[in-house]
Amino acid sequence: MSVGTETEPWAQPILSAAEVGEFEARIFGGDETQTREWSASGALARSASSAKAWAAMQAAGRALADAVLRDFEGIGGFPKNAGRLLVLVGKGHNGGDALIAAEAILGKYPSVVADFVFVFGEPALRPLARRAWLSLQTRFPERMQVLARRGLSERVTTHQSAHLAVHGEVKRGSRHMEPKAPLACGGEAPTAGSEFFTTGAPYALCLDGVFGFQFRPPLDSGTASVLAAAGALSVGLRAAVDLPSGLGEAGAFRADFTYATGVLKREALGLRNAGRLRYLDLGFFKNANPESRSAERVITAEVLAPLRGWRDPHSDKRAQGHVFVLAGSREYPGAALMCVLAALRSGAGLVTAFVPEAFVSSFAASVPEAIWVGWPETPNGGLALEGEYLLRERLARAGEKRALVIGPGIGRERETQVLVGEVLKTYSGELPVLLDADALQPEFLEKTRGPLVLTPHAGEFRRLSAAEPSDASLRDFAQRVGAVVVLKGPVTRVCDGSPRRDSCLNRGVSGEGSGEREGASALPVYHSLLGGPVLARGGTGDLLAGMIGAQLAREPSAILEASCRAVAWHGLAAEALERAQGAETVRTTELLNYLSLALRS
Ligand SMILES: NC(=O)C1=CN([C@@H]2O[C@H](COP(=O)(O)OP(=O)(O)OC[C@H]3O[C@@H](n4cnc5c(N)ncnc54)[C@H](OP(=O)(O)O)[C@@H]3O)[C@@H](O)[C@H]2O)[C@@H](O)CC1
Ligand SMILES: Nc1ncnc2c1ncn2[C@@H]1O[C@H](COP(=O)(O)OP(=O)(O)O)[C@@H](O)[C@H]1O
Repeated sequence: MSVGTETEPWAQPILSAAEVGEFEARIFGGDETQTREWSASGALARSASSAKAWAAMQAAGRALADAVLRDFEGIGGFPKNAGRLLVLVGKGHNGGDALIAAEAILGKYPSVVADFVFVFGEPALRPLARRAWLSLQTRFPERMQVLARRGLSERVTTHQSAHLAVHGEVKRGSRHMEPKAPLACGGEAPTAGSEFFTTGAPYALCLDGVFGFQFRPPLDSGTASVLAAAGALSVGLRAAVDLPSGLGEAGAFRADFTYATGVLKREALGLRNAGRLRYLDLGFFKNANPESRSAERVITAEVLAPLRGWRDPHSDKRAQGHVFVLAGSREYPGAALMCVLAALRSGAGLVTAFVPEAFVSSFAASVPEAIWVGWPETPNGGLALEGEYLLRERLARAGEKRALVIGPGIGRERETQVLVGEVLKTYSGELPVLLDADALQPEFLEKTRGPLVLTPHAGEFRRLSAAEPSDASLRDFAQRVGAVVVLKGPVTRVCDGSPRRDSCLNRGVSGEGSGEREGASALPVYHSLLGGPVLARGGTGDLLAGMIGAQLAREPSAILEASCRAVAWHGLAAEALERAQGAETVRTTELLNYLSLALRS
């Protein structure tokens, strides 16, 4: 199988564990051979494939350490003066990644110490993991301790560079364990994982490197007991390397974050015990041949590239996109304001906002950059039918680069809903239209003709599609309505079912893309892992609607990419906000202050 992203450098394939195995064998030249290349003297034969795999493991481990340390900023930073790491190590590359990450953290912070648990015993380490372990032992012997199951015989090696040191009550140093019985690996399983751990100071970080994508169910009870015991300890951040060990099996590792190394594995999506997913792009797909494509893709920060350069020196404000917003009601005035603010802060040249007339003067006073147009109100303070002429007048004067956002805060009043239907009947097809919030009603879907973006959260998706959110139902629905659908959630998924989409971007795994319209099953679903629970507060969807509106206005002919760009930018800004201020004490609109940082990092 060949995977690639030549025409979409901003999206990488999501593969199953089995597909990753195949892919890895191709790019690293068959890793299993390395096992045989490990000579009795412990020297690793320097084949080209092992050098590549070692380089990839180094890259993965370091990227993992960087990502973990960055995530710590959300809770005030890594405790670099007194941090303790707990590293759970299997026998394969997953353990190797964890060991290299531990080495990077120990190398950065001289006061940090680390405890290691070799779930299958240290002798079971495969060549590259062993190489990573030797490197650690050589560099930081006095800050490491191997935790042995109580009752196992243990022998401290006289590793030439190992000096034993005493940290408080704990003896640290390079030890070599000789388990009497196999640890959690067939044969006699350890009776309880808790035998490894004594209660002590909390761990800042636990790195789970027991199993990665080569995990084969079931999870044996010995390993499960070690994972459970580690799970019962006090730990600041639980990080699964690549995949949580044991995947979704009973007793599997429960992560706060899972860091996918190089390839996002399909198995991680939807696993509750994976916590927040992070994709560490190690450049594996850079030169891959795009003869076929995965139907699931992960959006990367590359999607922001067009916003990172210089603006066209000859452009005027209309060339930067004109966003029209129909939003707000007496019940939800703030939603309109947030949507408009977001459109203004995400590059739009002009924003014209139609809001209930009662709010125009106060909104104009607080956000003078927008063109505020007072819309006649219903007796309840909603947008009245009679205001439609205002939209006609203003749209007639606008340039080509424009988009219309309808929905934030409009409420469900009948007259306003009729108005939305009329607006769609008249203007859909003339410019890209985004429907959000209470404008997401099944009855409107038949009234649209032209480029359309829908931004439902899970509940709105159910209302619109009468289906539970999933990749399959998203594809079906997007194709049925002929729209770009942005299904919002902890992982936001985007699917383009519009008939005008570029067919060469939509080949399925089979690589049979032909330029004709294909079945929904072949439509790619783009996943954004960016953001996080700091976004779980009122108004973040209104901001996203404004941001997508601005991107649509600037690129009315590339509505999929415009939507993915805004989703990623919104998520990256949220992450920057969380790193700077944490997730609890922020206001929704503060996210806008981090849009710039998100572009520059
Ligand atoms: N190419 C990439 O994308 C890159 C990948 N990288 C990293 O490598 C990781 C994959 O490493 P890996 O191939 O060494 O396998 P891993 O998952 O560590 O398993 C180790 C061994 O465990 C065993 N085992 C399995 N199930 C079991 C069970 N139920 N109970 C007991 N034992 C079980 C089985 O051994 P066996 O039993 O067959 O001898 C298996 O071979 C990947 O997730 C990522 O972290 C990065 O370095 C960057 C580049
Ligand atoms: N736990 C979470 N992790 C990541 N993103 C989240 C999480 N919860 C909410 N979001 C994001 O926050 C936004 C919420 O949108 P929405 O529910 O429409 O909010 P509102 O209606 O209050 O504006 C979406 O972009 C969604 O993806």
